[in-house]
Amino acid sequence: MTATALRPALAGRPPAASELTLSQIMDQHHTNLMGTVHGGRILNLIDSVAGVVAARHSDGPAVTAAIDETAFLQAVRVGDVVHVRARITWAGRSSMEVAVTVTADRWDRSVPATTVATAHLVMVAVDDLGQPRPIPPLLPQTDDDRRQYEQAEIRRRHRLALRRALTTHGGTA
Ligand SMILES: CCCCCCCCCCCCCCCC(=O)SCCNC(=O)CCNC(=O)[C@H](O)C(C)(C)COP(=O)(O)OP(=O)(O)OC[C@H]1O[C@@H](n2cnc3c(N)ncnc32)[C@H](O)[C@@H]1OP(=O)(O)O
Repeated sequence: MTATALRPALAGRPPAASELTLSQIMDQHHTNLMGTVHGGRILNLIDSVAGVVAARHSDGPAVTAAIDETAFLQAVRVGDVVHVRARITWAGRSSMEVAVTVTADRWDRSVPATTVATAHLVMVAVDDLGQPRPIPPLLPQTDDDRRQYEQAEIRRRHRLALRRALTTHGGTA
């Protein structure tokens, strides 16, 4: 009998069990040369919150394998409060897709939040040696969960096909 066969199956979890929204006020330390908030700062928040959500789902550390489909939709300004919401949309053997939506409103006024960025990340749960480790399955609960799961499967097929194609053609620069 193999080690895998001996390992008990991990109990599935719904996306809602690990989802998280982190809010932060943007200040002058976050700006680029044009005076708006640096895209790298927003990406850093996206990556961190996705990492926390992946760790919650998988009960341990997870590393970023890919960040794709990132869109910066509107500039973020000093004094904006950004809300970074992350949710698992798909889980495989060791990898998870995390969808992140960033909205912003003002620190001193009650205005509706607008969406300023969106991203999808692939996070891989790793063991003490940095090797991929098994994770619980994702159990979509709502129609929206199921729709997101199906869309995530399409993105995964595309990612893996692109990776295979680029490897076949000698890899990327
Ligand atoms: C002020 C407030 C601030 C908040 C403050 C919070 C602080 C608290 C934050 C804590 C959260 C930090 C979160 C940051 C996390 C990093 O920044 S990590 C640093 C950057 N990332 C890295 O260094 C990763 C480097 N890469 C690697 O180590 C390896 O390539 C990996 C990712 C472990 C994969 O290893 P591998 O041997 O290639 O594994 P392989 O068996 O081929 O693939 C494993 C799985 O990954 C999938 N996969 C691998 N690569 C890809 C890819 N490119 N695309 C799609 N799928 C892939 C495979 O399909 C497979 O999926 P499953 O079928 O198992 O589900």
